[in-house]
Amino acid sequence: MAVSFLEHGTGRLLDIVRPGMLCAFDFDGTIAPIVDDPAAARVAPSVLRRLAVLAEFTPVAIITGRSLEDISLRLDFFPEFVIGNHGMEGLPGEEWNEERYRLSCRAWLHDLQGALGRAGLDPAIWIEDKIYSLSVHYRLAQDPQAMESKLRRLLEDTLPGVKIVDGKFVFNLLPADAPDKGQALEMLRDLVRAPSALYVGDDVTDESVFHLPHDDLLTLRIENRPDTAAEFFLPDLAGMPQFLDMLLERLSGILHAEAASSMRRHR
Ligand SMILES: O=P(O)(O)OC[C@H]1O[C@H](O[C@H]2O[C@H](CO)[C@@H](O)[C@H](O)[C@H]2O)[C@H](O)[C@@H](O)[C@@H]1O
Repeated sequence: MAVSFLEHGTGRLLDIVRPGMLCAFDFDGTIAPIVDDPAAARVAPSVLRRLAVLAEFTPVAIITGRSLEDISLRLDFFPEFVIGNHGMEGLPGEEWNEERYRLSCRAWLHDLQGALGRAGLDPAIWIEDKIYSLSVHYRLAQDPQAMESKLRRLLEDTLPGVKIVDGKFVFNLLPADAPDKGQALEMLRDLVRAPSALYVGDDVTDESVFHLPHDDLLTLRIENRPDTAAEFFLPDLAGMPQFLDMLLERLSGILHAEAASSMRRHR
């Protein structure tokens, strides 16, 4: 169970911040508010400004369930890494797997379109084709709660062996052996040799990061959930600017102190 970041997490933030740390963020529900139409999602300007500054100080990664093509239209700043499809797309050195994921996903899309057509469930259910994975959205169904179990059964029957990860009124369909966000975060950390890291997310696919050892990784979930493995929670996205300000203040303080001491040494 996570504890409130604002009540109990600030000391931990001060400990974890080190020059060169990796700061990683999920997209929907974390830096962009949830909206009915995924095409309308945008980073809140107050968060965008702070992320842009952060990316000048230290490696920043966005690790999202969206495709790279989609997310690249939505980030108006320059993070060092943008990883799509829950960890499948954009990981340096992992590109050789992408064609295999793409081919499986084409077959799922065909089978699923057929099964959904035959089942005649709510017409508001739609498939987001992300080339390497699919998301089946039911947010706008007449009774989303009732639809959840029916749709889950249909997906399990139609696509046995496919990994189904729940999300916010969405089922994410992924190859069973694809890297998850946790593996993506660890690979990026190794790549930049980050002495520490933090990750902010809001959903079930982010739990693979929250389950990583917490020694030098701070994890924060937007919205408290009793079943989360994150260390801390923020009640909602409105707390992000304050969180980023604390992070920026600490990081810039350490970097300035280091620069000052290096100047003294070289005098
Ligand atoms: O890992 P994320 O970046 O959080 O992506 C997870 C899914 O996010 C999107 O769907 C969710 O956000 C939509 C826009 O706010 C909302 O309408 C939908 O109900 C949510 O499930 C995205 O469309 C999916 O592809 C991502 O897998």
